[in-house]
Amino acid sequence: MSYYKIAILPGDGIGPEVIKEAVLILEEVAKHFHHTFEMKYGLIGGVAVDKTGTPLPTETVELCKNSDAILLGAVGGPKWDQELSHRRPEAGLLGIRKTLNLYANLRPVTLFDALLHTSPLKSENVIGTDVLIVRELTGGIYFGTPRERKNGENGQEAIDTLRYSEKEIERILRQGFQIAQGRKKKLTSVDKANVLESSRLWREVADRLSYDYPDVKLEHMLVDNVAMQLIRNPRQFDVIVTENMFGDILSDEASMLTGSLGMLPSASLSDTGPGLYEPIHGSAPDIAGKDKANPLATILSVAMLLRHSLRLENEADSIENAVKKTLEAGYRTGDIGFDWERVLTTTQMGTMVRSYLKSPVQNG
Ligand SMILES: NC(=O)c1ccc[n+]([C@@H]2O[C@H](COP(=O)([O-])OP(=O)(O)OC[C@H]3O[C@@H](n4cnc5c(N)ncnc54)[C@H](O)[C@@H]3O)[C@@H](O)[C@H]2O)c1
Ligand SMILES: CC(C)[C@H](C(=O)O)[C@@H](O)C(=O)O
Ligand SMILES: [Mg+2]
Repeated sequence: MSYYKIAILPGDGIGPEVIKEAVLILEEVAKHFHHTFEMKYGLIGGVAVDKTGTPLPTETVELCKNSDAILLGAVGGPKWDQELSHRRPEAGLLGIRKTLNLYANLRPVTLFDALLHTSPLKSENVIGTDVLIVRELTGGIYFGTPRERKNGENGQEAIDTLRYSEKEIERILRQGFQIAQGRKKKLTSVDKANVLESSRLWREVADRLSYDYPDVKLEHMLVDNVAMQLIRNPRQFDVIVTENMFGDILSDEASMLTGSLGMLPSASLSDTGPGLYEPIHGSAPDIAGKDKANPLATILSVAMLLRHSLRLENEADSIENAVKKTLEAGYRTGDIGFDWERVLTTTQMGTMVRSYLKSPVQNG
């Protein structure tokens, strides 16, 4: 029996809906495997702006720092579109990533066999898709300064800055190499080195580091080509490592290989301190409040949390297995079930996954 502290940050839109199902899964795991998960809730995003005036209250940061892991839903929505940039919900998410130094964002793109025909691509092209996108999460154009508006000769000018230090590049690339060592030993480093100076530095560092990982085959690929290759032949990839914005865009694209954006979990990790786990999708304002969202990305994020932060491998496996069984039994939410006669609500999908969760005794 073990005791763990988990911070729960539901956020906005469908965030609270998918988090509710994920928390019920955690409670089920606690029961079956005899753990205690102390779950404390915190505010982040638009809901935090409304209640405290800031998207990342100090109490939330303290809660996260004092937890073993963090589970987050999603932030943002049209209600806050007119907010000043430091009061935008997204600033809360970027703030917690930066504050906790969560520079390594793992986004596994794994197609469940049961969803083979849900992917918009031809089955023979996507079958067996298993790619891990390693996205740099605390640098690049998201955080570079100067970042400002000013008056120029042709009206207002807006400036964003894409800046990377060698140290930032090296630490994320090392993550990529090490993760590849535990998989099929192929690392695709994605950049735009034909245009960007930051990408040229990125490529130099990757080449230098590759001598430390002789068992890993390193290849460089330009980001526009990767966007195309992911659709043409995703199985050529094992681990993809890339900078912040390329990783954001490529992971939404890659999610469709698995059938839906609602299927992709993520882990955001630092070298020390708690990891943060969240679906890669957003607050989905178009379906919020309708009990329609697919909770599987968040439920699979719980599995990542158990595996990476709490080192509970069997418990993580049991969740992934329950999701697999649920899909094999033909249960679908609307995003992965457009041809299905009966589509489940968010709540029903969560209930179904819980029913397939087995205790270690039952597994044995
Ligand atoms: N990590 C995050 O919190 C995060 C991520 C992305 C976007 N956002 C924010 O979310 C808001 C909406 O952004 P957007 O509409 O561009 O992206 P989105 O990811 O919220 O939604 C894109 C589309 O995918 C669908 N979708 C997303 N998740 C789904 C799920 N679990 N099940 C079924 N369908 C799902 C939505 O209905 C929508 O049609 C914005 O404020 C954005 O900044 C937050
Ligand atoms: C909401 C936004 C800031 C965020 C990002 O761009 O990192 C989201 O798109 C994501 O992928 O987690
Ligand atoms: Mg994104």
